[in-house]
Amino acid sequence: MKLGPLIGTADDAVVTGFAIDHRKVAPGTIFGAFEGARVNGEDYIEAAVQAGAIAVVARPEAKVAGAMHIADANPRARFANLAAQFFAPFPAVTAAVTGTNGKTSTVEMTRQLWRMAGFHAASIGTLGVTTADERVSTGLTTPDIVTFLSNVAGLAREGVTHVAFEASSHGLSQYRTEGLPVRAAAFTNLSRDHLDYHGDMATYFTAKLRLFAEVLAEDGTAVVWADDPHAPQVEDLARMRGNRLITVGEHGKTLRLVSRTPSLLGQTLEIEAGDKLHTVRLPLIGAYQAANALTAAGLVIATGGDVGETLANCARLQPVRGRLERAVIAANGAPVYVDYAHTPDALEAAIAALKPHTDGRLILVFGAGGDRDPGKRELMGQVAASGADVAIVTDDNPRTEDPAEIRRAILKGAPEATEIGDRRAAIAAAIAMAEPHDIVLVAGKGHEQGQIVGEMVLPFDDVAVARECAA
Ligand SMILES: CC(=O)N[C@H]1[C@@H](OP(=O)(O)OP(=O)(O)OC[C@H]2O[C@@H](n3ccc(=O)[nH]c3=O)[C@H](O)[C@@H]2O)O[C@H](CO)[C@@H](O)[C@@H]1O[C@H](C)C(=O)N[C@@H](C)C(=O)N[C@H](CCC(=O)O)C(=O)O
Ligand SMILES: Nc1ncnc2c1ncn2[C@@H]1O[C@H](COP(=O)(O)OP(=O)(O)OP(=O)(O)O)[C@@H](O)[C@H]1O
Ligand SMILES: N[C@H](CCC[C@H](N)C(=O)O)C(=O)O
Ligand SMILES: [Mg+2]
Repeated sequence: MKLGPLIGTADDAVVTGFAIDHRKVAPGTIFGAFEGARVNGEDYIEAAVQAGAIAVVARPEAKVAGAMHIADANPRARFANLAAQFFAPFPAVTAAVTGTNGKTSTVEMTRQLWRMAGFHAASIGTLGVTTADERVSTGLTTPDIVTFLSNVAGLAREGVTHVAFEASSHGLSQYRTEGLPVRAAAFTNLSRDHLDYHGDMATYFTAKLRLFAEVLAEDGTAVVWADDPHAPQVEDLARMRGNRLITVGEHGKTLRLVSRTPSLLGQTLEIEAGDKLHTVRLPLIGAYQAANALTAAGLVIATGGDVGETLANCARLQPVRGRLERAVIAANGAPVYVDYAHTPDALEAAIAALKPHTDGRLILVFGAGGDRDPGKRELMGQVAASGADVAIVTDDNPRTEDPAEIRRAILKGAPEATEIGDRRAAIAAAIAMAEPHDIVLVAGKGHEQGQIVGEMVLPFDDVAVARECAA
């Protein structure tokens, strides 16, 4: 591709690629120089040009010598648009999901439902890039813009026609998932998380709303979990912009959840759609999984799926890795569940999901991540204290923080809890104390494969450790 047509000039230099990290620049690259949270990418412009960058997308005030300066007050947005032209074509149908909790589950369920409808579908998010054949990890929920666009284009080349991706608030505020037309966008919920990055709830919500205000195609569909207190604001935005609107949940108008009855291994949902009442036997437990399944169904309907067929297919949804995953049943019969709850709201949802399934005690093992919003720690403690019968506070990716300090902050909200820093010892203790009718919930790490201590990632898998401890 030539540089000229890309930016509307006669320049016939050949563009070979895009990079936002100067270390990835090769001759012919367009370099995006952005001010970051840690460093200023503009400081690497000279090095990028030396490495062969032919153009630099940067703020007008940035200094660029030896390459074309593509100046824009919003260089991340401009870069995303140029890179998208370079990487296109993309799968015909793309859907994005934002919200504090439930993004991974919803994109994964959307992928499954599309597949059941006969499409070649993929999902991108915390679990990596998932297709019917494989799963490849990318490291972040929303990868950087170059990885994202090249992955999505690669999926199109493999024949994928439908892709659902997570749009995290970080990703949205850094324009990491832009440039391609988004046909449908879903909002799951909003509660406290990531205030270390966004500062306050209003800024955090605004970052998420950008998906509906700017990223969703003008003729696209907004899918909203209507039972969240923030739903009306998302709905108003969609109406204002003239987007089609699908609302789901007890307050939903498109898919109205009439009743939800837990069963031993799942739940039965009655859903009113138009003038029809559908009964869905969802093979997953917990109100939150029902919410995610309905939101996923909303996205599938938004992109052309038949209502009756899509709801019927929900009966065949497979569990999502690390989300209320039953890791093992201890020798005495107590089941051990692993869940990715790492916010106060998620912890509450995971506890609520399991409560109807035990007439014994709910024994909870949990912690909170280091280098993340410290304000959520005490709140998570409070949720544990009021929801669990026994709470054990342990470590969850302390990163560069002192793990004892993190536990102390959590214990402020749960003074009765037991403190066992070593995560394996904590899981072992929970399983050892479980009696036949109890349930053990190990929360916070879900599918994760490591414990991040300092800069090191020590191998750790909650499911594997639970199995070892139960053996
Ligand atoms: C706080 C945050 O989100 N940081 C992300 C962000 O960094 P940044 O733009 O602030 O970058 P920076 O490190 O200050 O550098 C600025 C610029 O200089 C460039 N640079 C930097 C160094 C150098 O030697 N050369 C160079 O060119 C960088 O490529 C960058 O463009 O952009 C980088 C590239 O896209 C990301 O790798 C990085 O994620 C860090 C590693 C991270 O941990 N992010 C987490 C918090 C995150 O984003 N999590 C969410 C999950 C949220 C959820 O679902 O709950 C996610 O979407 O994954
Ligand atoms: N709809 C929901 N409402 C409340 N809690 C939820 C919901 N969906 C998931 N959760 C909780 O959040 C945890 C993480 O779920 P999931 O991975 O789907 O969310 P996510 O938004 O992708 O999270 P992340 O921000 O880490 O990417 C689950 O294990 C569960 O405890
Ligand atoms: N996307 C989330 C994941 C948190 C998972 C939890 N195990 C932790 O490390 O805090 C984050 O990066 O904040
Ligand atoms: Mg996720």
